[in-house]
Amino acid sequence: MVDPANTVGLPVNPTPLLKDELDIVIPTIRNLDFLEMWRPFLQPYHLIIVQDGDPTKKIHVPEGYDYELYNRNDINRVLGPKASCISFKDSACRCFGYMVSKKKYIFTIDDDCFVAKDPSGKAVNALEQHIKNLLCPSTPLFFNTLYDPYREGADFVRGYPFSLREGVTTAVSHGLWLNIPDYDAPTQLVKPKERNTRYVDAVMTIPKGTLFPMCGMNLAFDRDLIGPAMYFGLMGDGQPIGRYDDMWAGWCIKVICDHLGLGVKTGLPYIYHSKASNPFVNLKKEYKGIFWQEEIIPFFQNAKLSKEATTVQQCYIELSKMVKEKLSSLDPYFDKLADAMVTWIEAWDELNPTAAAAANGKA
Ligand SMILES: O=c1ccn([C@@H]2O[C@H](COP(=O)(O)OP(=O)(O)O[C@H]3O[C@@H](CO)[C@H](O)[C@H]3O)[C@@H](O)[C@H]2O)c(=O)[nH]1
Ligand SMILES: [Mn+2]
Repeated sequence: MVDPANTVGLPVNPTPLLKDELDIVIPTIRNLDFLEMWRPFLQPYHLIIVQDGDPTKKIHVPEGYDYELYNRNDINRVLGPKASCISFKDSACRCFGYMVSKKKYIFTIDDDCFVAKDPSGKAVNALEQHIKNLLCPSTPLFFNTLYDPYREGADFVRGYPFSLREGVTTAVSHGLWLNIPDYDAPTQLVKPKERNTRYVDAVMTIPKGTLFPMCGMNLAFDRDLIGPAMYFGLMGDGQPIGRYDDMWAGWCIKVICDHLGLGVKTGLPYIYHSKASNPFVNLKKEYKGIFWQEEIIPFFQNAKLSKEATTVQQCYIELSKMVKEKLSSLDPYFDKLADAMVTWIEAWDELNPTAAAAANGKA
């Protein structure tokens, strides 16, 4: 036992930021040895591992990590018939981890994402940067040309309205990737050797009214503010589409964040994405999305939520009705997806009754 009187001046390990307020969600079909490299940054945090595919497969988790693991049998047990809204054989299954978490913040990362190095060669603590992004305001209403004004050594530039400098609360922090960029299959096929070596030292708020292609492999968000909208849709097994899980969620959350006055940031932190998935397999999964999105994007660009929609759940249910009404003509899949969006909210509220009651009370 160390005598407190004798610890003056000794470096005391600071408690990791948000240690007890953040869960790390990892979708996986493989052993999680990648966590060895992340140990200095992630070990203090609780993991929620969503095991996809064969539930009888044993997933190895490195010693020393505190985690809970859910396979498909667990998902079916926890959700019963509502498990139909959780995808199988697609990284979209990760959203089950968001639902069962009891923490305020979520960081989700793929198991082929490793610690990146910044241009000085320093290891990037991606989680620390996401937390910084989430804990400081966003500026969706007016673009700051010097990027993140709240960052050390930066500020609002001349001409930036003082009435807007308080910014808005940040709901989402979207990180990027060195090495294998998150390209769609056609781009992967055309540029199989392309690697991202460009480390851009910037964090930007995505302006209000602008959609963006949200990638789920290095993503953090405030679960209390936007969690119910982070549904990764119906993808993978039995579905006509895959690899649009995060894109669907990104379009939904951005419309809702804009409506509720919340911010979405992109840029730092980088992770090192080590493995390119097979472009031919990816093309089979995503080809319908490539032409559907030409209709889906205008749908989200024109989606208008009512002023009565003041909670994420209400916004999301309104959005599901619009999907059913305006996208089902594109393909019957969207009729099924709209129903799954409702099931997701019902399941979310069942597993998070206190938050649901508070949201309904607010409504
Ligand atoms: O059926 C599956 C396949 C994979 N996973 C887990 O999901 C992530 C991502 O898998 P992977 O790295 O193999 O695939 P990518 O193409 O790089 O994924 C990125 O593209 C998007 C596809 O939706 C997505 O935003 C990114 O994740 C790994 O952790 C796999 O273990 C799975 O759970 N089920
Ligand atoms: Mn990957």
